[in-house]
Amino acid sequence: MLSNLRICAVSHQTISSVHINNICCYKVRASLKRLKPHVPLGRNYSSLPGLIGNDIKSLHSIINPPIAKIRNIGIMAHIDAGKTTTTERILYYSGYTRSLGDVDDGDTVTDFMAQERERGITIQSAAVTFDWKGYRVNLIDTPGHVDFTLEVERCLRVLDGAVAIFDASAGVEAQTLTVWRQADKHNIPRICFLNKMDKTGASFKYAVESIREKLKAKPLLLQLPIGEAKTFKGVVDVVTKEKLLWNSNSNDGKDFERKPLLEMSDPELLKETTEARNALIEQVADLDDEFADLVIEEFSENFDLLPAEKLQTAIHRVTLAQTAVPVLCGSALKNKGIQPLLDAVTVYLPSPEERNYEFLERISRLLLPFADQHVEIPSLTAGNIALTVGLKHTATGDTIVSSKSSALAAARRAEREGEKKHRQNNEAERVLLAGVEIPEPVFFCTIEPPSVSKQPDLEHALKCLQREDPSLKVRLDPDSGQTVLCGMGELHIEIIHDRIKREYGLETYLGPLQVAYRETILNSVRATDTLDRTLGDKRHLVTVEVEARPTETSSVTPVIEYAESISEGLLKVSKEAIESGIHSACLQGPLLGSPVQDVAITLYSLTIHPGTSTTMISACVSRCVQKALKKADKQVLEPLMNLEVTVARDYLSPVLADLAQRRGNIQEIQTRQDNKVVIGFVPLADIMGYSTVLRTLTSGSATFALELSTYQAMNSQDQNTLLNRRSGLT
Ligand SMILES: Nc1nc2c(ncn2[C@@H]2O[C@H](COP(=O)(O)OP(=O)(O)OP(=O)(O)O)[C@@H](O)[C@H]2O)c(=O)[nH]1
Repeated sequence: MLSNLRICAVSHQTISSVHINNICCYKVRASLKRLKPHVPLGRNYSSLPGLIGNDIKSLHSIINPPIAKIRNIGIMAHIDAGKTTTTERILYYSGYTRSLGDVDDGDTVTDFMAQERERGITIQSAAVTFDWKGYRVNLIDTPGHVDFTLEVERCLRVLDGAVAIFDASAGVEAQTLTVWRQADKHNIPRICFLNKMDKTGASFKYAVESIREKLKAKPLLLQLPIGEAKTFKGVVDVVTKEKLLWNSNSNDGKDFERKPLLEMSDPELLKETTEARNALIEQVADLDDEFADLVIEEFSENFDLLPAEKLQTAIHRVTLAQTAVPVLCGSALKNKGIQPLLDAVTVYLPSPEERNYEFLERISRLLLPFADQHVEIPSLTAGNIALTVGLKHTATGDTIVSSKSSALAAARRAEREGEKKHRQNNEAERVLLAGVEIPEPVFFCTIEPPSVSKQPDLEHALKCLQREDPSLKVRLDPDSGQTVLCGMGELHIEIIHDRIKREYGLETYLGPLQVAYRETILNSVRATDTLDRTLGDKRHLVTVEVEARPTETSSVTPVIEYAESISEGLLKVSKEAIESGIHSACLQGPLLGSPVQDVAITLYSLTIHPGTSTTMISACVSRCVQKALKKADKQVLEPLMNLEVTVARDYLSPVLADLAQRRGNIQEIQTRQDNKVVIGFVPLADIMGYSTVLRTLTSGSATFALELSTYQAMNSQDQNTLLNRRSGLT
C-alpha cells in the first residue's frame, strides 16, 4: 500500500483519487497476484504509469480517458477457438499481468469462476480494463459454449466493437455463426482474428474463404501469414508493407521485429504483399466513396504512394459501416500476432462517441471491473463500461436511464423516428439498446434443498441467479410442489447446481434431467363447465363454454378470441381473470403436463352470478379449457436440435453409425481440412450425455455444437413409448 506520508503529501482532492486507487492496488494485488496494479506500489511516485511527475490531473485521466481513446470491445467465437488464451496474451502485453495464464493449467484471469478453471471453458463474461498505447480498452471475454448464448447476447448490447476469433484450421464453426448473427443484430463493427495459425491443418486461405461464404462478410486482408502450421513465424502488415517476425527463442513473444519488406531480401513476399495491398485498396475504394475519390484523384497512377494512414482511416470507416471486416492472424498460444491485433483494435474499431449512444447512467456506486475484482471509482465519462451494485428491480436486458424525463424524451424521439420509416440509420435504433432475446429452455429437473428449513435460502439463491441469467427459469410443480429448474443444456444446469453450492453454501439435490417437451392439439373441440361454490354466505357461480382449435403460431402463448355474443360490459370486469385462466390451463397440457403450443381458445359464452370473485372466474375458465384440451386429439412435440459434429476422417463411420441409432437426420457432410463436419438434426432426447459418448467414440478428437432448431411432432410409436414411460408402465 502507498504510505500515509505519501497520501498526506498531496492535496485533499487528490487524496480521494489516490485513496481510491490505493484500495484498487491493494485489492488487486492481494487476490490476483499476477495483476499489476493500476497505480504501482513502488516508492517512486513519479514513476507511476500514466502519471507525469506528480501531475494530479493525470490521475483523473487514468480513470476517465478522453472518449475518443476508449474502446469497448468484446471477444466472441466458437468454443475453444482461443478467446481466453488471446485475452491472457492481451493482458500480458498490455502490462496488466506479470505472467502468461494458461487455460490448460487453469490459471487465467478472465475464467475466474471455479467451474471455468476446472473445465477450461468460459461461462460468464469477464470484463477487464487495460491501456494500450494511450487507449483505454474495456474488454469482455464471452463464452463460446452454446448453453451460454444469452450471456454472449447480453454483453454484445454494451459493446462498440468486437474481435471475432476463429480457429484457423476450422474456419467458421456453428457457434461463430450464432454469435455473428447476434452481433449483426446489435450492429457491432468487427475485426476477425484467425488464431491457431501454428496448428497442424491451419489454413489462412481456407479460413478467409469460410468467412466470405458462411458469414457472407467481405474480408479485408490486412495481414498475410509468414509460414503456416509448424512453419508459422510471423505476419506481413499489408497496409504498411512491413514484416513482423517473432523470435522463436523468446518465451513470451513480447519482443518482435518489425521491418519494411525489401526487394533485396524478400522479393517474393514483397511482390505478394504489393498485390494484396493493391487488391485491398481497390476493395476499400469500392466500399467508401471518400476514399475512392482520394485514390482516383491523387494515387491512381501508383498505389505505392498512398500513405498507410489514409488507408487505415478508410478501413476504419468501412469497419464502422460494417460493409467489410478486417482480417488478421496469429497464434495466441505461441505468442504471435497479438500486439498487432491490439493495434488494430485501437485503429479500426470505433470509440463510443462514434457509436452515438445517448444514455449515460447516474448511479450512486460505480465499480470498475477487473475480472472478479472490483475497484470503486468516483465517476466515469461517457463510453466506459462499469459495474453498479444494489439495483433491486433491474434484470439483465433492461436499459437504465438517469431520470423519468430522459426516458420519456427518448421514447418520444423513438416514436417520431419510428414514423420516418424509410430513413436509414434510424436514430431510434441508436438511442434505445435492443433487448436481449431469451432462448427457450429445453431441459428441466427438480431441485431440492438439504432440508425444508433451507427452502427459503434456495429460493433466494435461485432468485439471484435468475436475475443474473434470465435463460434460467424456475417454476413450481403444482402437483408435487417441487421446485423445477429449466435451463439451456446439461452443462448449464450442472453449473447452476455447482454455483448454488459454492456461492450460496447450499448442497442441493437434482432430480433426473428431463427434456422439455411440448404438446399440441390436432382438431377443434368445444367444452362447457360450471363452477358452483358457496364460501361463507357468498355463492360463486360461473358457467363457461370454450372452443380450443389448432393454429400454426409456433408459440406457447395461446391466441385468445371472443365470440360476438360476449358483451363488452362483461369483458370489462372479467377479461383479466378469463385470460389468466386460459394461460394457466395452457401451461400444463393433458398428456405430459408440458406447455401447449399452437392453440387458439375462443370464449363462446360466459355467465357470472353477481358477487362471484374473479379468482373463481379464472378457475372455472382454466378448468373448462383443460377439459377441451383433454377431449381433443393430442400430439407430443419434442425439441429438435441442429447438430454439427467435427470429427477426424478416421472416426466418421462410428460417429455416423451412432447418430443413426439416435434418430439423427444427417443433412450434409462437409470436408474441413483433415476433418469431416457432420451437419444434421437430432431429437434432444436422444443426444443427452453425447459429449461423453463422442469422446469415447473418437478418442476425444471430435467436437460438437447443439442448438434448438424447432419443436417437432413425435411419431406415434415414440410418443407411446414416452407416455408409457412417464406413467410408469414401462
Ligand atoms: N495450437 C494452438 N492452440 C491454441 C491456441 N490458442 C488456444 N489454443 C488452445 O485451444 C484450447 C482452447 O483455448 P481457450 O483459450 O480456452 O478457448 P476459448 O475460446 O476461450 O474456449 P471457451 O472459453 O470454452 O469458449 C486450449 O487448449 C488452448 O491451449 C493457438 O493459438 N494455437
